[in-house]
Amino acid sequence: METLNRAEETLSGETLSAEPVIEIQDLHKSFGDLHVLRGVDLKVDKGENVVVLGRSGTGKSVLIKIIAGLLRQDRGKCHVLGQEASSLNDKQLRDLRMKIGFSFQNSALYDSMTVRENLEFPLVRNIANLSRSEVNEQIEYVLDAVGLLQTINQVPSELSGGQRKRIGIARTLILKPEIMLYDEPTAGLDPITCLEINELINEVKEKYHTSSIIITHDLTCARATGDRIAMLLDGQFLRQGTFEEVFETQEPQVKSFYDYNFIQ
Ligand SMILES: Nc1ncnc2c1ncn2[C@@H]1O[C@H](COP(=O)(O)OP(=O)(O)OP(=O)(O)O)[C@@H](O)[C@H]1O
Repeated sequence: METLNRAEETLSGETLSAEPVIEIQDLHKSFGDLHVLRGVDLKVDKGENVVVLGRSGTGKSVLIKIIAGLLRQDRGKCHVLGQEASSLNDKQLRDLRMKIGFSFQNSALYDSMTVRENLEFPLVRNIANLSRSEVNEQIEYVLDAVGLLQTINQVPSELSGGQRKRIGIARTLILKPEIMLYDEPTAGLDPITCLEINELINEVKEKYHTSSIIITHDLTCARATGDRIAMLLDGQFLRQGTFEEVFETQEPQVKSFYDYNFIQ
């Protein structure tokens, strides 16, 4: 693997050690004979957006499910906010999951509930003793943050795909996660809406001070949102670095991924 990380330096030349929120080393995961992850190494620093690229079926979703504690690795280290998810008990795992926002590909909204109810549900389920005015205030704050306060009384079927995606992100943000995991945030959206979602991902990082992993095939999204890009190939990260660093190569698999996926 070729890693192209830079050390961060202050003006006086002193090197700052970045604080990792996710540290993965030699991670393996198989399903029967299918060896999906074959020694994955990845570090995400506080406040960093890391984009994970890779062809369909390479194990990107499996990786973020392990990070979110939804799947357990066979071997290797996966430290999230300093804790090894696979060794936590149920209560500890629930507490850790509260700090991780998972934005699913299909937005995961309840069709029969209004936007307000969709946002209220995780809030009252996870945080005890909130007053009605605190609930309203938090719903309105997060809807304003994703630019959709006007949809508060609508149901998901009345929203566009891009709006549903934003509400899905709001539903995750309402619990103020430290880490955001985005699974294909721009899949199925038109190019203009994709640009808006890219902007939102960057705004979320600024407003909520989150650290994120963004899984995508969309190279425009990768370039717009990724402080660092990690390219998953054959169960390992082949290259990591800025967008330009990762794609400045004649390596045939990386070149063909770029040629087939880059649109703008
Ligand atoms: N729970 C599971 N049981 C068995 N096989 C699984 C399970 N979850 C994932 N897989 C397999 O692991 C491989 C990687 O799946 P994964 O969903 O991580 O791919 P991906 O890189 O996210 O692909 P895509 O970009 O198409 O979403 C696939 O072959 C998939 O069928």
